[in-house]
Amino acid sequence: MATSHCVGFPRIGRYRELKKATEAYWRGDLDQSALMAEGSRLRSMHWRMQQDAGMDWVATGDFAWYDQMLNHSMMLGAIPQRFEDGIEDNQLDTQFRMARGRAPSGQATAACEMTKWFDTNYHYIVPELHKGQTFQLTSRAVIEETAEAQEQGFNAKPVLIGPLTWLWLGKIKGEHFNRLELLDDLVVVYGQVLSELAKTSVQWVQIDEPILVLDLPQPWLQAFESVYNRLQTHDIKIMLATYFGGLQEATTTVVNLPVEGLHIDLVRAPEQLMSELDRLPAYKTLSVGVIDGRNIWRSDLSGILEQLKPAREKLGERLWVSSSCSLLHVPVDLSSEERLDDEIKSWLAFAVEKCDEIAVLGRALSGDNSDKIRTLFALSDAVACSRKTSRRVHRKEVAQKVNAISPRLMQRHSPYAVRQKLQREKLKLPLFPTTTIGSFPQTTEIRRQRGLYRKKQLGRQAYLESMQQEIQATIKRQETLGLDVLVHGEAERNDMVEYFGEQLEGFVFTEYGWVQSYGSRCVKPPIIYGDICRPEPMTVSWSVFAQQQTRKIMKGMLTGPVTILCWSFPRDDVPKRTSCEQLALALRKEVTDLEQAGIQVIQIDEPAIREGLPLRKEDWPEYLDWAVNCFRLAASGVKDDTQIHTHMCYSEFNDIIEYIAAMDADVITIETSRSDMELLDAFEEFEYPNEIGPGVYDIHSPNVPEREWIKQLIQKAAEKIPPERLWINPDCGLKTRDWPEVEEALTNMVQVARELRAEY
Ligand SMILES: Nc1nc2c(c(=O)[nH]1)N[C@@H](CNc1ccc(C(=O)N[C@@H](CCC(=O)N[C@@H](CCC(=O)N[C@@H](CCC(=O)O)C(=O)O)C(=O)O)C(=O)O)cc1)CN2
Ligand code: MET
Ligand SMILES: [Zn+2]
Repeated sequence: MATSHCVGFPRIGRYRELKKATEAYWRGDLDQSALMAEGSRLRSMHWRMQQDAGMDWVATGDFAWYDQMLNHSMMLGAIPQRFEDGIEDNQLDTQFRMARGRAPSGQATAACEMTKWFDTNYHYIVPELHKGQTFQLTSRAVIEETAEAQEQGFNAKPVLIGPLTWLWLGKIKGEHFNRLELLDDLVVVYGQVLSELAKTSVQWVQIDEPILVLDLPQPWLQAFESVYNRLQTHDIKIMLATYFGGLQEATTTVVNLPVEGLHIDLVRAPEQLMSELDRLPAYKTLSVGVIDGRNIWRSDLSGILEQLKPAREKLGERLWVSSSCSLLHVPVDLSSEERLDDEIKSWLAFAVEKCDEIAVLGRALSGDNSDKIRTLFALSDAVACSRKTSRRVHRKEVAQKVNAISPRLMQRHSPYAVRQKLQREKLKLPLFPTTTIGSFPQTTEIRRQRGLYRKKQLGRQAYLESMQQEIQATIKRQETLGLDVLVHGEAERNDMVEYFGEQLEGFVFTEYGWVQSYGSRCVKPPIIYGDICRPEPMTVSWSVFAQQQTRKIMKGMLTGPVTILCWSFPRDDVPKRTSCEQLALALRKEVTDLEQAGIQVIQIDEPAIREGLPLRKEDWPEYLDWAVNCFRLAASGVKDDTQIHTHMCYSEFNDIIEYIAAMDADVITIETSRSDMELLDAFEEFEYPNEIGPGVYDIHSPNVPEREWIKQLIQKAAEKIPPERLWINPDCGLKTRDWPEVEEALTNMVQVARELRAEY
C-alpha cells in the first residue's frame, strides 16, 4: 500500500470564507468567538475534502488566520517588544497587529515586514530576530488543531515549518550577529511541540525545510545534522519535507539525517529521484511530490506511474505519494467552476482534484487495478492527448512574430542621459515630483458595480460610465491633493494581472479560482493555455478618458510581461520564456498605442520580476536575460521623450541591481519604507543612473504615516541618491486602503515634498 498524504491544503475556503470572516472581524462586524467558529468549520471541511479524496493522512497545522510563518513566530513566542503588551489578553489580535499594524484590540504599531515566500506569489510575515533572543512555547495552535482533527476522526499529520527555515527567513533587527546562535534555544521549543504532539497519538509530523533547495552555506547544512539529531524522539516520526526544487549538493546530508521520512519535489526536480533512491537508508520512507502543487494542470498519471516504478520496486510500503509542495498555491475546487470552457476545464485540477490524483496514484502504486482506477487513468491519458493535439493551443502568426524578435526592438533610441533631458523639457516637473503607484481604493461600491456587471445585472455601457465616474472623482481628488503626475486609479481592473488576462487571447480565467496572496488578500491567477496575442487595445480608451479630465500629466498604467507571466498559471508545454515573449509583444503594441493616443508617461509594473528569479544562483543569468529583454521589448517602442516608469515591490535588489539597471526604465518606483530605505543601498552602490521613487510609506497598514516620518525617510534617501533624481510616492498601489486614510496619507506626503523642495 503506497500511502497518500497531503503536504498542505489551502485554508481560505472554496468561496474565500476565511477572508470574509477575518475582514468582518477587523471591521467589528463579527466577534472573536464567531471568527473562531468559522475557522474550525473551515478546517473541518478541508480535512473532510482531503479524506473524501482518499488521502491516508490529512494535514493539520496548515491553517492560519493570517500566515503560517507568523503562526510559528507566535508558537515560538518570537513577538517583538512593541507588540508585547497585548499578548496576555489577546493572542489573535497580537498576531493581527504584527501582520498589519492594528487589530480590534491593542495599540496600533508599525507592522512587521512582509515578503515573498520563495518564488511564489504568497507573502509571509518576516520574523524579527535579535541578539540574545530566547523562545518559549507561546501559541499551541498546531497542537490544538491536531487534537481537533483527531477528535473528528481524521488521521492527522501535523505540519510544521522547520526551525532552520524559520530562522533563515527571519530578519535581524539591531546589532548584527550570527543567527545560528539562536538555534539551541529555538530547538528546545520545537522539541516541546513534538512531545506534546506525541501525546495526541500522532504518528508522523511533517517538518518543512524548503531552504534545503537553496544554495545553503556550509554551516547551515551542518546545523541540520545537529538540529535533527536533537529533535529525534521515539514517540513520533518526522517526515522532513523539501520543495520548490532539488536537493543537489545537500542530498548526502539530507538523506542521512536522523529522521524517518523525506519528502522531495519531483515536479521541479524529477532528476533527483534516482540519486535519492540510491542513497536512501533502508529504514527510511520516501514521499514523492509528483502532483504539481504550483500549477493547475491535470497530471499525466500513466507517465508518473511509469516514473515511479523503480521507487515502488525498491521501497514498497516505504513509498508515499503527494503533491510537490503545499496546495496553498492552487485554487480550492474545480467543480465550482461553471463557466469554464468544457475542453479547457477537462485539462485542469485544483486542490481537491489534486488530492484525488494523489490518492489514485497511491492506489495504483499499491497494485489496485480496479475498474475505477483504470477509468481514471484512461481519463488522464485522454486529457494529455487532447492538450497535445488541440488546435486552440498553437497560433502560427504568434510564433512568427516571436521568431522575428531582434535586439534592435529591445533598445530605446537614445541613451538615458539624452532621454532625461528631453523628458525634463517636455514634462516640466518640479524637484521631488510626487506620484502614486497606480491603484486607488477599490471601494465596495466599485466592486459591487463590477459584481453586477459580471452577473449581467448591469449593462456594459452603464458599467463603463460608472467606472468613468470613479476615475473622474479620483482625478479630482489627486488634483486637490496637489500630486504632480496623476493616475486614473485602476477602478476598472479587478486585478492588475487578471484584467489583462481577460483581454488577451491564449488565456482563460475562472470564477472562483482564488489563491491566497497575503493575509485575507487573494488573487485569481488567469490561466495561460495557448499562444498569446492582443486582439485589441486593453487600456487606451481608459487612459485617454483620464487624460481628458486633467491638464496635469496622466500616467498610463500597464502590467509588465514578466509579472503577467509570474502571476498567471503558466503553460507546462512550452518554456516560460516563450509565453513571456508573446506577452511582451502584445504589451509593446499597447505601449505604442498609448503613446500615439497622447499619453506621455507610461508605467509598466514589474513587481514579480524578482519573484520569478530561480532559487539557485546558477540559474539566474538565463532567467534575468530573458526577463529583462522582455521588459525592454515591451518598453522600447516609444520616442525618447515618452517617459517609461516601472514599479517593483517586495523585492531585494542588492543581488540583481545590474539587471534592474539594464531594464533601463526612465523611472523606477520601489517599495522601501518597511525596510527603512535599506533597499536603496544597492542603488547607491551601483550608482544607478536613472530616476528612483523609493516608497515613503507602507501601504499594507491602515495606519497613516506622519509627516516627520516621511520626511526623515526622504532625507535618508537623499543621502543615497542625488535629490534631482528622486521621486516621492507610496510603496505600492492603494487599492486595499480606504479613502480617508489615503487622503490623509497623501496630504502628508505632498506637504513634505513641498517643504523639502524649499530646503534642497
Ligand atoms: N495578481 C496579483 N498579485 C499580487 C498583487 C496584485 O495586485 N495582483 N499584489 C501583491 C499582493 N497584493 C495584493 C493586494 C491586493 C489584493 C486584493 O485586493 N485582492 C482582492 C481581490 C481582487 C479582485 O480580484 N477583485 C474582484 C472581485 C471582487 C470581489 O470580491 N467581489 C465580490 C462581489 C462583489 C459584489 O458583488 O458586491 C465577490 O466575488 O464576492 C473585482 O474587483 O472584481 C481581495 O482579496 O479582496 C491581492 C493581492 C503581490 N501579488
Ligand atoms: N499599478 C499597480 C497598483 O498600483 C501596481 C501594484 S504592484 C503589486 O496597484
Ligand atoms: Zn507594488
